[in-house]
Amino acid sequence: MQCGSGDEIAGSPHLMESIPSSSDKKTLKSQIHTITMDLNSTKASPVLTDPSPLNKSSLGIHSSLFPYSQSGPSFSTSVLTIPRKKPPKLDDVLSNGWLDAMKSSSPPRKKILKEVNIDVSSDDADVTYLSWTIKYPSALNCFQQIMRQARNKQIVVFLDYDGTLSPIVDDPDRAFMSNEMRSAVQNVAKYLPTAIISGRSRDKVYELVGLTELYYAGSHGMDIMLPVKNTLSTNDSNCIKTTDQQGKEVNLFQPARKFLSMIDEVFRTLVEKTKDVKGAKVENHKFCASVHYRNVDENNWPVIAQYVLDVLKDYPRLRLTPGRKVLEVRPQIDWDKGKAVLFLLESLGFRNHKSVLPIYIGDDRTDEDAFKVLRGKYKGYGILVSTIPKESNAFFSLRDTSQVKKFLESLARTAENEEI
Ligand SMILES: O=P(O)(O)OC[C@H]1O[C@H](O[C@H]2O[C@H](CO)[C@@H](O)[C@H](O)[C@H]2O)[C@H](O)[C@@H](O)[C@@H]1O
Repeated sequence: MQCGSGDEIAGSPHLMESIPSSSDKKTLKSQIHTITMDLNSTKASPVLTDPSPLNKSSLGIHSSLFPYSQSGPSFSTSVLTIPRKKPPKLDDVLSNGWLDAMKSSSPPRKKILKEVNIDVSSDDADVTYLSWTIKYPSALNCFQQIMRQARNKQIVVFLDYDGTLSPIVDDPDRAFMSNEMRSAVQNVAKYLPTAIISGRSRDKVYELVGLTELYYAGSHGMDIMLPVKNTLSTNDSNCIKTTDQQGKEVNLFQPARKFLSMIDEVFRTLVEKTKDVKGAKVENHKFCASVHYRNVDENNWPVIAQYVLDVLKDYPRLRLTPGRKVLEVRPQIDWDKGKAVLFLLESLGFRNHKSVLPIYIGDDRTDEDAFKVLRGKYKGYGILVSTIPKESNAFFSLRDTSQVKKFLESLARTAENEEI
């Protein structure tokens, strides 16, 4: 399958026509037609959309959803097996749709297709995926077109970590990237400014990536390290001078600085609250805290959600956002990965949007903020990493981390040969 042969890029009306080779086209069209018919009959879509309580535009829950309604359906507590503690009231979780959001986060592909009544044979799944790539074409298939758009422009690369550079695994402490992936990132960074923007703490993601030549933003962009000469405004109270791991003077931009002790307190409360829930894990990411439920029995997910919501009631200046089998508690500030991308571009001197092509690769809901920003004045490209069809603000797609590696390798090769 090709992206197209002209200079038009994805999203243009020409794309639909240019994707499949002519022999594939008929078959694909008829397969898509069949799927559409199937879906019409089941009134469902194979494309994952964010269920309530997520607001699709902000991808976060707003404080306006609190205080919680007490009117949700009742929930049988007989399935709950939390020892010693009185089970929490589950109304908040159910009435605000948090349970649905938790269930839909990172579901296995087979489960999704089954839920929408699609026969889960791998052929059908492939066709569903293929039809989705009409809207979100493969960044590998479209590589030449992307490079054409980059002509006479500076490419700036942004990379998410979990699910993008390292595959999703059960234990967040064991989400290591392969040496091959590390080399691919390192080679890209030799030629193109490259930044990692992660939900993890900056220190943690630096420890996992281990490359000094990159820029790092941790805590969903709320902790950005920059060389002193680059920083936008050093008299901003959110900006402090420090030294990096090599003893070099750097600036830290931390727009949620005043939440530091609050997050630490919430982290400790969450650890205490969830300590009896088997499989629950809480991480402190400095400016946000993550409550993982990937390894928690599904019957106990409502309990986890309710514990988190209960803790949040005492902290109206914090909000909750869902990630991949994780609930993230973060400050209610107007800052996200999208804002961090703009801040980095401007701080690093790439203010002239006409001469820069930012590319952002990510897999998570929090990356959607960055994808959306790139669609703005920079006209950059968001690339969603996903094995399953889902709605996104991204322009392109890659199926998994191995495709991310291939894309980065091609990018480094092209930059090395000065073809961009
Ligand atoms: O922005 P990212 O770099 O993608 O970080 C997002 C979250 O990633 C980690 O959790 C996710 O990956 C884990 C390891 O594969 C997996 O076990 C977990 O279920 C996923 O949610 C990290 O632990 C979180 O704190 C980050 O917020």
